[in-house]
Amino acid sequence: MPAANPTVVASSPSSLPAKSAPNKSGNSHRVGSTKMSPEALIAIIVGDALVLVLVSLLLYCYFWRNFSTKMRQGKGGSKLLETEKIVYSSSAYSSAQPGYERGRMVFFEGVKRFELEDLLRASAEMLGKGGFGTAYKAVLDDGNVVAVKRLKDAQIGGKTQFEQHMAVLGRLSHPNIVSLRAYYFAREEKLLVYDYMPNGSLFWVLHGNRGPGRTPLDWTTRLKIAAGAARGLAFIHSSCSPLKLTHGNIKSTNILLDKTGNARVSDFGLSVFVPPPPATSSAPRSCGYRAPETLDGRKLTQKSDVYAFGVLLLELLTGKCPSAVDNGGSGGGYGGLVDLPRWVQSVVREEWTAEVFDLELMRYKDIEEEMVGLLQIAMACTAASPDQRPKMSQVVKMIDEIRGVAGSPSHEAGFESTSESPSLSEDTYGASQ
Ligand SMILES: Nc1ncnc2c1ncn2[C@@H]1O[C@H](COP(=O)(O)OP(=O)(O)OP(=O)(O)O)[C@@H](O)[C@H]1O
Repeated sequence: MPAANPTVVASSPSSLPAKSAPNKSGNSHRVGSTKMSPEALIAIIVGDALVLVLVSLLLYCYFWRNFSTKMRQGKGGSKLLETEKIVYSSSAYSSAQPGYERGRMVFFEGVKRFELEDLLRASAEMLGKGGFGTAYKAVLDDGNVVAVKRLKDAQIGGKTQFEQHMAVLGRLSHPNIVSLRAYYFAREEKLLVYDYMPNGSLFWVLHGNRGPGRTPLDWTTRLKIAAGAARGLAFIHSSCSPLKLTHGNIKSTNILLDKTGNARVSDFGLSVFVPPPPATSSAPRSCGYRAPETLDGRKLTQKSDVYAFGVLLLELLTGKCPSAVDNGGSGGGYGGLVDLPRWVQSVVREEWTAEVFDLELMRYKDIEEEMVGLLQIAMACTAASPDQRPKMSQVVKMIDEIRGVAGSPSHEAGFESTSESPSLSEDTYGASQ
């Protein structure tokens, strides 16, 4: 029997002859006269089987690694982002290392206390990055869920100034605001701890997943959100009298929905640390809410908050995102982005008011009067001159009047909590309905 040809053993099945023909002595041979012994054939089969097993193993390992990473990131289950936890923890820890000033946790009234280390040990999932820093959802070992905002290189004065400002913000408590529950201050790290809002932001419920199959935000819910947000902002404006506290960053990502779908104003009082950037085309999505008198970098006031709130009402009415409206080349925007109030004014001037409203609202009956009423409030809030704008306390009353004639439950879809997570404190007061 001829010895196996090594080149044949090393070859793949595709290099085998399509057909073998018996030679004179009855042995098989390859077309082109290369001989193939049974041993060689067995060696090829075993070799190829080994390669197949190896490739399968590699593929298995690759897909398992991907799957388990997704599980950790919460995409395939409820586990939290481990990588974020490491980034978040290690950086926060660094501030507590020798050579750094050891910071301290400060808690406000009625809050279950925990140590910084508890917070650092918590599983963290990034919620998003904003102008002031990065927000995380953190689940503490005892099951409490909090939102942690890690302030980025904020222009925070000294420790005393920061602590005084936090003391003002931490005192504020109302069913329509997201309360600051605690903070951590160290030279290299500033963390703010808030109640976690499980139902996301108005931005998400209004603009997320637009398109066929999406459940639209019904009219009664929009009106309820407008009323709740107005109450929250009016409370912020009146809470520190005679000091005129401003929010400074009213926009739909800062109107959060609690577990009952109640609107809560978040992120108030932080603009003192990070002044708004100039209104250029590259400005962030908050630019569409900025009052004209603040565009040159002038100071934010309660009246500029009212303007931003008016834009928010227009957003609820039109379903359009103020910083991403297609202006059809008509100009009148911030560096190419349309100015929603001016677009609405021009449409109303042409007596095409019905064109303003979100098409998704057309399915609800008998709401025209209420929509026009809210539109009038929005236009008053976005008046060019700050003096012409109403106060937030007046806005609350006007929205309540509209809601007095509203109230057909058939408009309301209801709002279910998406999380049963316990929060740091239990609000005992009744929220705005
Ligand atoms: N307490 C909270 N509970 C639940 N989600 C939150 C909470 N705070 C913030 N978020 C969400 O985290 C994301 C990032 O928020 P963040 O406030 O850092 O940025 P932003 O609102 O986009 O911009 P800005 O910093 O200008 O306010 C947003 O989607 C926001 O809705």
